[in-house]
Amino acid sequence: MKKIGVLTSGGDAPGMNAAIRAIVRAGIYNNIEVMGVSRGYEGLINGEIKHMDVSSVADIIHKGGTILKTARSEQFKTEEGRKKAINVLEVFGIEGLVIIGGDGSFRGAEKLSEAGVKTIGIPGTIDNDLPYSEFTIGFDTAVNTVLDAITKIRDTSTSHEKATIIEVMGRHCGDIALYSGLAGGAESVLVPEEEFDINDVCKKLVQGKSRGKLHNIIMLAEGTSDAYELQKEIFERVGIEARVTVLGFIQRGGNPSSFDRILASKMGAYAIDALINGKSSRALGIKNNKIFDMDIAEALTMEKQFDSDTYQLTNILSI
Ligand SMILES: Nc1ncnc2c1ncn2[C@@H]1O[C@H](COP(=O)(O)OP(=O)(O)OP(=O)(O)O)[C@@H](O)[C@H]1O
Ligand SMILES: O=P(O)(O)OC[C@H]1O[C@](O)(CO)[C@@H](O)[C@@H]1O
Repeated sequence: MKKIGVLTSGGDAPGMNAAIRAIVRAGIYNNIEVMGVSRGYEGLINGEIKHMDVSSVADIIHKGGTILKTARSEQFKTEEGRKKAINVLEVFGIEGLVIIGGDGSFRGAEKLSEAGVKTIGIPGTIDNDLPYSEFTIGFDTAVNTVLDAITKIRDTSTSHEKATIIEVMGRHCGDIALYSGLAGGAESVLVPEEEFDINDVCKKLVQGKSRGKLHNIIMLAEGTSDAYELQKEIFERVGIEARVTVLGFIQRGGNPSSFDRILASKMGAYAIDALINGKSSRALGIKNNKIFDMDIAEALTMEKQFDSDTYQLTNILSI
């Protein structure tokens, strides 16, 4: 293998830069030329590709976002779009491609490998919604960012004796809400994986108030319920005003945590080894602190096991 490409796709995630750095540096160390593809699959189709040298990835390990930019490409979902992408790879002489992204990006990688391109997928998404891996790059940082927000909101919430609904990301996956909720001592954690009863949420609000609790934090994963609908319903039922804070893109930015930098560095180097060893259509993951690879198609058919023990714990600790 002489020349490979790297791209970031889907939503950006803190740690993506650390992964790009590791791929470029480990590639050069192994005498492989690394080409950076800008704007994910969209940039691939458009031939937005440039050679990357050692210094092109200097001073990025600590930075959020992705120096390669990212995109969601509708064109790439079509046969025609992918043909263009494959043609571009041939023109540039790129033999293998490392794709850093979420499940959608992995589906794209799978399609490319079916067409004969050697692909390796690195899980990069704050959602932690890739079932085959214990963690995805960016999740730890996002949880810490949310925790920081909870801590600040708690101050104001306590001073003003108000309840708060904090909406966090994760379209179909409640992990950010769950783990930041546990770490932040939230009273209620509402996630798409578990049906919730509005009466339980209201009961905690009323009980808390009657025993002099000054705040009440409700963590809401997007995709569970509309935050403003929830606010309205709470007010109608128990007359308590809960302030809504939607954290949005704050969760996707910022300096990656040490965990994400280490995970990204290890996975980047592992991807190079995998390509050198002739592997293709492999998804990288982490289990019991060990990086492993498995078939992308198989990884995509796995179902995410919701951490119901931790969910139960949030309920127990917030009585
Ligand atoms: N079924 C598919 N076939 C081919 N390409 C796909 C497919 N699904 C997604 N892609 C490509 O991957 C890109 C990224 O996918 P998507 O927008 O779902 O983000 P993601 O990788 O799941 O990341 P995140 O979890 O951060 O949203 C899409 O814009 C599209 O170009
Ligand atoms: O606004 P965008 O870029 O489409 O991304 C939003 C989505 O991407 C994610 O942040 C994952 O990266 C989801 O949690 C969220 O719903």
